[in-house]
Amino acid sequence: MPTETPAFSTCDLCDADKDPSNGELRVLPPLFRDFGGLTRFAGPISTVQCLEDNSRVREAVMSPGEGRVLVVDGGGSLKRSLLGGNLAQAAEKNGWAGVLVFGAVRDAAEMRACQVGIRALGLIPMPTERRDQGLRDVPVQIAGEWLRPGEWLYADEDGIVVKRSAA
Ligand SMILES: O=C([O-])CC(=O)C(=O)O
Repeated sequence: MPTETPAFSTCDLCDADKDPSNGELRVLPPLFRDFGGLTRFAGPISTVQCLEDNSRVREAVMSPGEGRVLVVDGGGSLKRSLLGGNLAQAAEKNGWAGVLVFGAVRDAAEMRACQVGIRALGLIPMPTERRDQGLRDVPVQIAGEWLRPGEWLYADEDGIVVKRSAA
């Protein structure tokens, strides 16, 4: 479980690299809401790509997180929840720094009680039907920005920044 607030600021990271054309730093658009118990989190990225099926998300958060951030490309679908209170607890217990969901989540009160970062587009109470579909650790494109396994994600009160390597 991450116990220390990482020492970084997304504003400082952007101040240090104002030229987005070199691809070293990407800033996600301000689409994500904060649902976790930790607003600030950072770590190397591991990814899931899925559509309205959280089989791979469940597998990921049930396995050791080792301080990584799970980036879930749910295609932006808001019809089904890809993460809820149980999986948020698993993510906390297994040492994930955070989970970023390009899609919807549920169990707002339970997620808030978990010492893990959780960002998502919104809430929907309907769960997925798990059909064992989805991919693990592939490059994903979220809101026009590529995020690749092993790159670093930084989230704080001001936003979400991705860097090729640790700052
Ligand atoms: O199990 C699921 O599909 C998601 C969920 O509701 C939870 O994590 O509690």
